Amino acid sequence: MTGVGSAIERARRGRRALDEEHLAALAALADRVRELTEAVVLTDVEIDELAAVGEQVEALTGRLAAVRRDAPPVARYGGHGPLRHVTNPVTGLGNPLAPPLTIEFTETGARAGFTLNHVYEGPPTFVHGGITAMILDQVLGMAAASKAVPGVTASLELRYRRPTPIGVPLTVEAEVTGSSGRRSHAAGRILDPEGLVTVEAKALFIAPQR
Ligand SMILES: CCCCCCCC(=O)SCCNC(=O)CCNC(=O)[C@H](O)C(C)(C)COP(=O)(O)OP(=O)(O)OC[C@H]1O[C@@H](n2cnc3c(N)ncnc32)[C@H](O)[C@@H]1OP(=O)(O)O
Repeated sequence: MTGVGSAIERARRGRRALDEEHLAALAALADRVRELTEAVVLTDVEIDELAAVGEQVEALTGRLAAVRRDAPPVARYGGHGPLRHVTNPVTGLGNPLAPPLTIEFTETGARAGFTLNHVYEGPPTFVHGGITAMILDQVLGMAAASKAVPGVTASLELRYRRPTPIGVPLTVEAEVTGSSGRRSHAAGRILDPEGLVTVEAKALFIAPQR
């Protein structure tokens, strides 16, 4: 077994699965860290206070790092269903970087509602283009995996039609547009609260060879 597919499969099999109670505790911690990250981005406290809080955060990091895994865990959401990558940077309840998005599957693909705060700001008051790309990659990939062939992103084409605002409810939707052999094609978009498209995407996903 030498291919990319085998490497991914081996890595997933080696991950420890969390039970529901453990996942809930990790998700609650990740929520607190999201709040901390937003507070860092927006804080206006004095320099001495920044340094003092930095020392406390360093101590907290030391407590968490005291017992460390080699790699992030997996879990079954709600205690059932497939093993999920709970630290995925878009959907992972256990990853403070993830907004996190809760994606629901539709007849033709996938969809999610979400709001991004100043942590994800690129141009002032708008979302960073790399963040919207990451979200579209994930949602198109999940649409492809649910309706066609699960794969890794081989190409992702984006068209930024208008700035994506921060602090307001956004929608991302995706649908599978075709599949053949190891390849799945998907298209999708991010919509602002008025239903206007801010970013459009097309992607090709290829199931890695064993
Ligand atoms: C539920 C999960 C949701 C996940 C969403 C998030 C997904 C991700 O972020 S994945 C991470 C980012 N992507 C990657 O790291 C992928 C890195 N690339 C790779 O691993 C490989 O290039 C991979 C697997 C895509 C293709 O490799 P390999 O299987 O060797 O492909 P190869 O045999 O050369 O090509 C297969 C076919 O696809 C075609 N193809 C390959 N790449 C492309 C491309 N970029 N554009 C168009 N066609 C392509 C080839 O021409 C070939 O066509 P044909 O069968 O007609 O000859």
